[in-house]
Amino acid sequence: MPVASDLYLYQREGSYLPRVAAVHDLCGYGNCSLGVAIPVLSCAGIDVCSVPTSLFSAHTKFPGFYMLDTTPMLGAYLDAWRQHGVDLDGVYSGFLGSAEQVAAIRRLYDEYPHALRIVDPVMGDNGSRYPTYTDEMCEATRGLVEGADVLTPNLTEASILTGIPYEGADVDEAYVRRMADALLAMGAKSVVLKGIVRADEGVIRNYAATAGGLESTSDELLPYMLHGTGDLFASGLTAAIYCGRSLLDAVSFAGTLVSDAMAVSCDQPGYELRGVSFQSVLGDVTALLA
Ligand SMILES: Nc1ncnc2c1ncn2[C@@H]1O[C@H](COP(=O)(O)OP(=O)(O)O)[C@@H](O)[C@H]1O
Ligand SMILES: Cc1ncc(COP(=O)(O)O)c(C=O)c1O
Repeated sequence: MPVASDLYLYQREGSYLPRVAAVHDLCGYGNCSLGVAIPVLSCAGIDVCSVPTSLFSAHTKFPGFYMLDTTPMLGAYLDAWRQHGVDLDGVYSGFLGSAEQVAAIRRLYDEYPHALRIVDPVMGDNGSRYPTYTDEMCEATRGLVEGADVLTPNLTEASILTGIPYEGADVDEAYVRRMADALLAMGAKSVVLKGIVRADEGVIRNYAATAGGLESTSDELLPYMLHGTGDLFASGLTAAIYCGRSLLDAVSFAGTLVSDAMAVSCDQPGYELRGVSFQSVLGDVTALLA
């Protein structure tokens, strides 16, 4: 029986630069979302086609952030893409501005049926939802599970999607397997469950699950949590997949990328809010092409 590590999702050919729609917010201050996805994917030789879901003055952990929801312009934006004859090899979605934006993602799936669907179902962390995420948005996000080629929830998001109660980050493999099986049963083709902490071992694990099996990779657990790590992880994973890595290799690459970037973050003033220092690891992403 095949295991998760056998899954190669993308075959890269020659000097071709794959085009991937990045459907995320743009955040002015605090490293996350498009501010991370654009440089990371570009370093992997991906032609990033941005679909901004909202504009933020700073990410939502800052008190008193300003947000502009871009939902009203998305229809005309994608109409113009159609007129330009834009083609896509992938749709990589993350933080959304409204429940209706799920329809824009579905439209991309309909117009580009051959595109890989990478869904980061950004909704919350540490057992709580992000402040802009309503019940309606979580319900709409649930609709993106079916047909996702790769779904990358943290345990909070997996709990919201499945209805299985959140039990913290230090959970055993039976719990991870239950979450992963529930998401596969909902129609995801592969699931990457992030951020499982094993405090007694001093590591943080990421699990890759497919119908064929469940496998994990681990990195040293650093003694702080930062903002934007989920975005850097999913962007690093996407970069590695489009450089022809297997699912498990891509998970391993993304986990190490984040922990290496986090190690640099703690030297920056105000690092607790500024987010993960992805700038320090862009060379590792470029090296995927070697
Ligand atoms: N304290 C940490 N030490 C080492 N790696 C970490 C740490 N926090 C996050 N990571 C890495 O970043 C990944 C994504 O972070 P996580 O916080 O789970 O995402 P999210 O922002 O979506 O909640 C983790 O799965 C892990 O690989
Ligand atoms: C505006 C914004 N974008 C993206 C994110 C996702 O961040 P992370 O990578 O930590 O999941 C957040 C999380 O709070 C956010 O506030």
